[in-house]
Amino acid sequence: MRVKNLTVMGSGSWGTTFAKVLADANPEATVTLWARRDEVAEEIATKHTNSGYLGDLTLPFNITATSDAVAALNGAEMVVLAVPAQTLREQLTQWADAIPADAVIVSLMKGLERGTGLRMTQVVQEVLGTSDDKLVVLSGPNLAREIAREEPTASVVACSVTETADAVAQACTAAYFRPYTNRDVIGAEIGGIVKNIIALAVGMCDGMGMGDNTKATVITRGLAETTRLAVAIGGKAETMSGLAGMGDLVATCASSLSRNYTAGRLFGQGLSMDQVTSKMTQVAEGVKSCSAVLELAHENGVDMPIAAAASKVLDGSVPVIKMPKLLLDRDLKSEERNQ
Ligand SMILES: NC(=O)c1ccc[n+]([C@@H]2O[C@H](COP(=O)([O-])OP(=O)(O)OC[C@H]3O[C@@H](n4cnc5c(N)ncnc54)[C@H](O)[C@@H]3O)[C@@H](O)[C@H]2O)c1
Ligand SMILES: O=P(O)(O)OC[C@H](O)CO
Repeated sequence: MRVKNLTVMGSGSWGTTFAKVLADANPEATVTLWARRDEVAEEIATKHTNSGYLGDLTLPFNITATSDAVAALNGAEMVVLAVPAQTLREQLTQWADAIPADAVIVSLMKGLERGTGLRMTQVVQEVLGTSDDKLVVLSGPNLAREIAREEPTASVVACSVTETADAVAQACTAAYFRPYTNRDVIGAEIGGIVKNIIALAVGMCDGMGMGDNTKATVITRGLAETTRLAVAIGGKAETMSGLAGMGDLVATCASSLSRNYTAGRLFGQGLSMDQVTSKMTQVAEGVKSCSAVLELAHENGVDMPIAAAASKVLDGSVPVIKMPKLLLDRDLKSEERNQ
């Protein structure tokens, strides 16, 4: 995709880092970042840093920034969405008239809307009426700070229309960032949403002092329940073996850079929801998406015991110390056929 104007809505960790990827991939283009706060837009535009999220990292000079959403969206050929999932509908509703009708919309978000159980691309379709050929998900093992440091990373660009996926992949290929294409939008989104909840569960176990056997067990069985849900709602099992499934799950569950894993660790150390929330300055999507994921699973007859156990810790109905018992006191079953 030969693009001149790319816009990223959301100047947090991933929005800013992905703007850098786009700017490095398209040195002739202008990448405009929309920031909610004036001072963040001002800092990015004048000092080429976003110190609140990325320290003293210098951003490429073809990134500009504004807190005026209409100005940010003017003439955009590609609009990248990078705000917390539960805020997307409200934000999009405000931006709808300013988003160019022919723009490709790329979602970086990894959450499920509470109350509706909709994936982020479904929210985009409801609010903007975007057609499938213009709707893309980017998801994978993409811890923002590592990519900001230009450490080699791969990702998945998913769109039901191959040509669009190819074009977006082209537009975000940088020396340190390699996208693979996939037509499975549902699978890519579910992989990103559920791995946050599994990372919360792994963090809880780590926070209680458990070791690597426990971690490997929760990761592996977490992938099994993620796959069950993805397949039940139309995603592909193969996607769960790839970067947007296993890849993201492993990165998130293994990294202290992950906000979800970190939040889980704090719960595991016995902190309450209020105490964890007060310590988190960035979004940990799994905390809010967990109940919505369980509702979606229930509607589709899918068993998700790890997400269910994490949910009970999150809502305070079970003390974290009792979580392992919830997972182990279940009927024995076969590992075959992803049961
Ligand atoms: N950080 C990562 O490594 C990473 C990687 C891949 C995907 N993601 C996903 O990308 C999305 C954005 O994550 P992030 O890391 O940029 O989050 P963040 O918490 O670092 O930043 C969120 C941004 O959204 C803005 N925002 C806009 N409207 C808001 C509102 N109403 N309430 C709160 N904030 C609002 C914030 O000001 C901030 O700039 C999430 O869904 C996340 O799961 C993050
Ligand atoms: O920091 P987290 O937990 O939101 O995870 C970041 C990315 O999604 C990892 O791919």
